[in-house]
Amino acid sequence: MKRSQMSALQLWQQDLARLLASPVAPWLTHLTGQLEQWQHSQQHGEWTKWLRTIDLLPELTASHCELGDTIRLGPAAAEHQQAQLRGLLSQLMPWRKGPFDVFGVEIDTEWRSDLKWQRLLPHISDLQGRQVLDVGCGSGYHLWRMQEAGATDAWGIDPGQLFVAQFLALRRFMPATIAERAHMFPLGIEQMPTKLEFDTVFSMGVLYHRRSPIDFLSQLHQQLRQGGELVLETIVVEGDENTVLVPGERYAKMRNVWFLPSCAALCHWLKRVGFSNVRVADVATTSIEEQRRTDWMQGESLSDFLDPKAPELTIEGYQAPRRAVLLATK
Ligand SMILES: Nc1ncnc2c1ncn2[C@@H]1O[C@H](C[S@+](CC[C@H]([NH3+])C(=O)[O-])CC(=O)[O-])[C@@H](O)[C@H]1O
Repeated sequence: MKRSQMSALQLWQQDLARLLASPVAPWLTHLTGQLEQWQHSQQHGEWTKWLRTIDLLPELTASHCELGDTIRLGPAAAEHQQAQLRGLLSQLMPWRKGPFDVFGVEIDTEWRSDLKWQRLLPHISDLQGRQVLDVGCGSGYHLWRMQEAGATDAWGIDPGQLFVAQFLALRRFMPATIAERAHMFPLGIEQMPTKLEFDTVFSMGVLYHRRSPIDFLSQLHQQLRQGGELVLETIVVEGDENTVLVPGERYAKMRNVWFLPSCAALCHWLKRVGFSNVRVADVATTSIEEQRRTDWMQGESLSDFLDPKAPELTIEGYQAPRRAVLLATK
């Protein structure tokens, strides 16, 4: 059956079966109903169109698959197939998180998400054999990297339905042994149950989009087993335990930015919601090599968000984005 004709439960049937057999099976109690409800009331107007695009993709399965800095599916396809792939995948633009190389078609995404992964990988607990959750996983780029690092299953949630479509489009080409271990659902953190037992929870680039950051950190805490690890990445400002910037209407032209704490404040918040062993693993200013306009994301990007005369400031006069990676244990 074509994907565009499937119900949500059919579309995610294999993921749900895999979930049932996993240590995070209690999630199913909420998830099946939520997917049905999503289909009836929250589905994006273009969702069926995106699935039709996926249905039209050529029947290719990668015999060569690298889950490295570029997620590479190979070998390179014939030129006419590459043209077909390029045309169809470009209908799922903008591509923000990557990069990918799909049978010779390079998807140069807005973000070099590999750079973020390189910054955090040396610091996190070994993912070998772990059940991992990525909250706000975008296109799912990091889900593949988590699998590369040994995770048994990588589960992603993101309310951005175009990103879910991008994930499904690429997963379709993956060999079964890889495809069956990465999963993504169109959900926000606020829809997650209050007691799951993931071994590691990642949340990167989401905290500043939440209106209630303490509730958000508690929700992440609730997804972890005792002793499990949180990997949190977010924009930070300079300052002490009591410093937090709540920008005006926009920060770096984004309307949905709420709380930008200092590293010290964020550590304090994490301890207040019950985490221990809280530490800052990395702080880095986002560069225009890491976030930029490309053929696959033709809108404005970081260089348009910074003050052209003073690139250490955003266009609104705030400190330019600096991102920290924090680790904490439940
Ligand atoms: N309530 C929510 N629950 C879960 N996700 C959400 C929510 N609201 C928004 N998002 C999702 O959080 C992601 C943030 S982007 C980071 C992607 C990746 N993690 C990265 O680190 O490259 C960062 C950015 O573009 O600012 C988007 O995909 C949103 O749809």
